[in-house]
Amino acid sequence: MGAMTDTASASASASASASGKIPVTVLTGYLGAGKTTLLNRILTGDHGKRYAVIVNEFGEIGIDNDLVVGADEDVFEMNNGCVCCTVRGDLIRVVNGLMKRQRPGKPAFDAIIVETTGLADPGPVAQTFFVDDEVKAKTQLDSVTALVDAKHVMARLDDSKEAREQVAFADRIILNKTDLVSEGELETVEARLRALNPLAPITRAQRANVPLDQVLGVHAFDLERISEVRPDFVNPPHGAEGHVHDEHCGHDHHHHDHDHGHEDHNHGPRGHAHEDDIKGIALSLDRPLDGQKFTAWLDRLLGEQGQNILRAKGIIDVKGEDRRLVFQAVHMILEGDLQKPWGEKERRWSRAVFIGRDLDEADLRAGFEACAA
Ligand SMILES: Nc1nc2c(ncn2[C@@H]2O[C@H](COP(=O)(O)OP(=O)(O)OP(=O)(O)O)[C@@H](O)[C@H]2O)c(=O)[nH]1
Repeated sequence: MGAMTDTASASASASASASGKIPVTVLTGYLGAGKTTLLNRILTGDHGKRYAVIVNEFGEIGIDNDLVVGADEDVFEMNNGCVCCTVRGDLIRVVNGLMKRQRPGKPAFDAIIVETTGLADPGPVAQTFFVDDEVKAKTQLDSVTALVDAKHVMARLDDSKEAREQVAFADRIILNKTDLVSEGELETVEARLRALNPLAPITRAQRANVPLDQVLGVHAFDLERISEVRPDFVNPPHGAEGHVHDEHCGHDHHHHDHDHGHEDHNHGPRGHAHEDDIKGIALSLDRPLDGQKFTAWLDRLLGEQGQNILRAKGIIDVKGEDRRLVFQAVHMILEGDLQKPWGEKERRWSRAVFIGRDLDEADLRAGFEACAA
């Protein structure tokens, strides 16, 4: 699942509680909803707090990690993550490792933020903070906050169980990307969100510009309420540590077997799929790409297949350009810009991930590679 970086950060209200336990905020939300945008906002805030951040990876090629501000140092990766099963064990290890770090006289961090993968049910991640004794003794789940993409969420609530679970499970909902829809649409979305989760306050946002004290240090995680939604929350039926098989997990494993076939339950770079028709395709190339060819290819691809492409992102080595080209897409909405220069000793390579339905991997790979300069 993730990468950890101990970047300094965040809001004044969010520090170790009176109990001495470190507060943990879990960020959830469907692919492309704005989780990383919020995380970067937190990490660049002016508050003098020190945050440990645990983020997802899409797969072995590690894009997300590079998109988090300040993630250059002290990065600790776990890429094998299917949140519904293996990750809980990994998360316990990471959190325990974090808790062993010290600043003089106090823990190394004021709080921990976990960004879950966009295809995840946040339940098992939240569970981690209640089932492992060591973790339970030292941390306190502060809130599960769901980011929602105002433009795309209605379709996702129709077709994705994970999207519904993320909303239903949240203590707070950030209705993001309000710039992309009308007031009327916003009201329709809010009514739908409230029907799924009547208790969580909904905050509208653009570029995740919520006041940080609405996200951090809010003491919002309500175990009693969550236990009503999911009675097995603190007492998983198959109890084995780090590997909870609840009714959801069993269901998902079935799909994984379908998707991965012979991968021996190893969720590799391609197959991190929780819904049987969704798959992630990771592409990479160690030669520079022609910037114009690449942009034209991406535009055409999103134009033709944007309906099926839930999410795409990548870091591209463009020939003749010292800076890396970073692109992001959610369906047909594409953003790209040239970001920091490649380091002198850094491996220069192009990486991209496409997550969607009915994607033709061979075709994508051929199109990508044809952009080589
Ligand atoms: N128009 C618009 N775009 C936004 C807003 N917030 C984020 N974005 C863009 O939406 C895309 C996805 O944002 P991220 O923050 O990477 O989303 P994410 O939830 O971390 O995505 P995954 O990690 O892939 O699940 C990026 O291109 C953002 O720049 C917003 O309020 N309005």
